Amino acid sequence: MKATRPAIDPARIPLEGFALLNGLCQVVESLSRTIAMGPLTGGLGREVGRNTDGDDQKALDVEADRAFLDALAKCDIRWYASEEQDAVLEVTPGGRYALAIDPLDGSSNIDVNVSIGTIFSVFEANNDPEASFLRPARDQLAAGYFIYGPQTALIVTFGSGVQHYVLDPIDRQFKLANDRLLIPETASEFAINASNYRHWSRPVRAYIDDCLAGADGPRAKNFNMRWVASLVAETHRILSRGGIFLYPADSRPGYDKGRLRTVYECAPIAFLVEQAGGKATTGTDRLLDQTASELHQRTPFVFGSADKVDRITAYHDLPDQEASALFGTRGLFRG
Ligand SMILES: O=P(O)(O)OC[C@H]1O[C@](O)(COP(=O)(O)O)[C@@H](O)[C@@H]1O
Ligand SMILES: [Mg+2]
Ligand SMILES: [Mg+2]
Repeated sequence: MKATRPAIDPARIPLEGFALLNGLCQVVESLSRTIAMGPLTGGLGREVGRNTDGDDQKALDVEADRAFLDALAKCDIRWYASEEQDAVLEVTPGGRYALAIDPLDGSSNIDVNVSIGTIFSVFEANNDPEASFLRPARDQLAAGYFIYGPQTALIVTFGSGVQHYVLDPIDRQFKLANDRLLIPETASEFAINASNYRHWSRPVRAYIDDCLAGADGPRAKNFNMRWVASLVAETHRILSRGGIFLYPADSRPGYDKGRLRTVYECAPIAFLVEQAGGKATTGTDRLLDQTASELHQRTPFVFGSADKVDRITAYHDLPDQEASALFGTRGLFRG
């Protein structure tokens, strides 16, 4: 398949990041065609194994990982850390960058023709493979995601705002759609996997209870709920029209730090969200101040419009008893 050179405007991106981003875009241009073929490819969503974290690996998870790894050899990347690899791989000795990647996010949606994505994060490489990634998330040089949906798009930050590019389906070039994406401050949508309600902590339950109580509750307004089960799709919606996303820790075995991974899922999304004027936390602490202690570490994750994220932190600050009290007693949170 012909790989075109995506037209990212270099004037808007520090040149040092250019080759790497173009490498990613070229893989995505081809991958998006494969994804668009769906069942015609013979089963992108079939299970082919398990990754180091115990998650099922789908054929497309493995194919995407292989495609990025192969293509990035020319992109000045020294270290490659992927959800689909047990350990950090060396790509180009002496390369300048360390790339962390979730090659295919939202794997459960491959077979149902719902948006999926690729998430990436770039650090300066140092001599130690793991230490290149196990550092404060605020040290990222760049981060972004590609979304494969009705449009294939790239959302990226180099630390001075967030840019939105769309892959033109006619000439297969990425074109700038918005050079300064900002999260709307007011919104009435929350996103959480509500089937886990009984496993959540009291502050999380209290927050969602108050949303569900709508106009009759302490928030005195009605909310809507969304859950796509693709982090990229939830992020794209929140960057477009605001709201809040939560994947908290819960009491299920293996979920004491939630489900999402710090290095290649939450850190890059947190960088984008802050650069778009929103906030991202663990529920209590700023995500970009976190340092993962191992490559596949998980973290509770909350992000979205700034005031909503602050509100969640405030619920966590409440004494336990108060957080579990009936919403009607918490006049503090009115409005
Ligand atoms: O099925 P759950 O527990 O709601 O989890 C959904 C979450 O899992 C993920 O699919 C995890 O990512 P992967 O598909 O890359 O493993 C997120 O995109 C999504 O937010
Ligand atoms: Mg993922
Ligand atoms: Mg994945």
